[in-house]
Amino acid sequence: MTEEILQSRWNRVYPLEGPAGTVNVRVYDDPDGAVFVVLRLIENALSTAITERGKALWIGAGGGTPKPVYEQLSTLDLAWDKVTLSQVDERFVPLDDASSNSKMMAEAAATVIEKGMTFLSLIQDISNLAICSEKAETMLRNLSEDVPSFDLTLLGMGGDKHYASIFPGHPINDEVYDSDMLVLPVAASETGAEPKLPRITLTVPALNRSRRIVLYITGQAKLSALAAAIANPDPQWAPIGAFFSQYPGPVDIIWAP
Ligand SMILES: O=C1O[C@H](COP(=O)(O)O)[C@@H](O)[C@H](O)[C@H]1O
Repeated sequence: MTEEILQSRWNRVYPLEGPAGTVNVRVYDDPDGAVFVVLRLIENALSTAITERGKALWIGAGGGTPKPVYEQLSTLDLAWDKVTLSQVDERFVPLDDASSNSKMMAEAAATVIEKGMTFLSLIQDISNLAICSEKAETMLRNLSEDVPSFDLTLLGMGGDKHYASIFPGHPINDEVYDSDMLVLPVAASETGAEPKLPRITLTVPALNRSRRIVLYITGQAKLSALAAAIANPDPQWAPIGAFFSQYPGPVDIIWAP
């Protein structure tokens, strides 16, 4: 089924080689074709979860790239009242701040939220970063009797090879791969580099609890950055490469110019 979806628009496979093996990137003609395929993958993962478990839980990236995906969720025929969407990461800013991923996601997905989808921001407290992270941890753990698993994670990547809020050269890399937590606070960089704002991020063990991951990126610069990251998956230099070299599940990487 997934292979049929991936073939549903003209595409070719662009293999990226690294020490952990080959990672295939699905190349689409334009962002419209790529978004179409990302939406089909979301539909497939969420409808399978609803059929098998009666509900679907997914988490999504912020930033600009996935916005058209969230905006077009309303084209999918899903039991939205059985779907919960939360976040891969967030800037520690109020929910109405222009840089808030929650604001972008809630506004872009407003139609399916009206149809019953629950959207859970990681911003559960704006007084203190550590308290916010702890409350987000509790919120996610309360979604399940056991530790929650995510039916789908829609991941993004920055041109600097960061994913979620796991940035190159940041001290978070020392703890985020081997943490008992689902969520960790991320301090703003002290050097003027990204992240300029404090953030919260899901940890690698949390992201590894994704049944399926879709990475959607656009632009030649990000494709080159991803190729370099897969070839040299040093966590401090190329966080996304380090993540993929240890993630045990299926990943669909979708790229358009
Ligand atoms: O800061 C962030 O950036 C990445 C990439 O964003 P984009 O605008 O280049 O698509 C995103 O995946 C992450 O969730 C966000 O917090």
